Amino acid sequence: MGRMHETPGHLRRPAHDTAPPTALTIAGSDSGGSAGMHADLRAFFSCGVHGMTAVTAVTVQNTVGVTGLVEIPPETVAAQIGAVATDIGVDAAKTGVLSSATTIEAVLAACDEHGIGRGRRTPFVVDPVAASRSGEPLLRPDALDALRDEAFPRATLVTPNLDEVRLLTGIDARSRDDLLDAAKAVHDFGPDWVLIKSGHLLDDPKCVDLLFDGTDAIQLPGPRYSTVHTHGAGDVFASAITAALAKGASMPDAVAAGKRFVTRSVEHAYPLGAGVGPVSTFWRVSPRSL
Ligand SMILES: Nc1ncnc2c1ncn2[C@@H]1O[C@H](COP(=O)(O)OP(=O)(O)O)[C@@H](O)[C@H]1O
Ligand SMILES: Cc1ncc(COP(=O)(O)O)c(N)n1
Repeated sequence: MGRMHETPGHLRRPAHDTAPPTALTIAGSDSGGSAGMHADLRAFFSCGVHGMTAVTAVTVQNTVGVTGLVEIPPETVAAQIGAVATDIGVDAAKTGVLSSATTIEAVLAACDEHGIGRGRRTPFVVDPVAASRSGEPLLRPDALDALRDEAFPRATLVTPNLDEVRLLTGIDARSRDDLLDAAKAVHDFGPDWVLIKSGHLLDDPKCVDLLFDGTDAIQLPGPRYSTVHTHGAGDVFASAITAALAKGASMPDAVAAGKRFVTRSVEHAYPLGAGVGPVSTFWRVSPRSL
């Protein structure tokens, strides 16, 4: 096998003969290209890591809504994780749509087998995606319990938005002052770190997210842009954090880098279709550079 990688003496050496860090997203696809694994891969690319996928579900989706979801067999999801972990290696992993308890069990078993998770070699970011921006549920009712009881205790970081906080804890956060109570309640489910996202506090003039490790809380201030085009914001945030973790950043540094990335992504969000457009994952690339 080694011979495949040898460069014959008469050819130029490629510019890169060392690999970039690698990140894996275990998530659903979005046919509209705005959210899910499509957004994750673009954010990984923009943040300079090699992105890989274990597809959990295929959604029929555009900027207006989600009209279909087909689950990938759990053993195929687990096999995708195994295929990339045993050959390529995973420096950090994240989850998106995990639509059933059976899928969650298969994902967690594969992660356990390959050293992905809290206290293991590979950091594991669990984004408990429950619904799309347009409101359609993206998981079965049993998946929420499995996320909370099985996935959260194995997570290095969990990243709920305020709707997900309400579903998971019953806490209805209405202002910045409520975020610490929300973070404490989610931390009790067992992850190392909790990041509460504040995008849904529409009356707040800023977007101040909160990172909590069970003892200390760190505020992550950012501006609030006046845009409806925030499809994929949470996915891009979790992916940018995962990319920074893949490069070896500490959790506070990774989350700060992710916040800077998602803020610029929202700043450059664009209208698309008749509904909610995506945040931009390529604001670092000038449209005139091609
Ligand atoms: N209008 C906005 N302007 C700037 N940042 C935003 C805006 N809306 C959301 N964000 C940021 O995007 C990230 C994702 O937040 P949120 O919308 O709460 O999550 P989700 O996409 O999972 O619903 C957070 O850092 C949040 O502060
Ligand atoms: C496949 C998939 N994964 C995740 C989301 C959540 O993203 P958003 O909350 O921005 O709709 C989505 N809509 N589709």
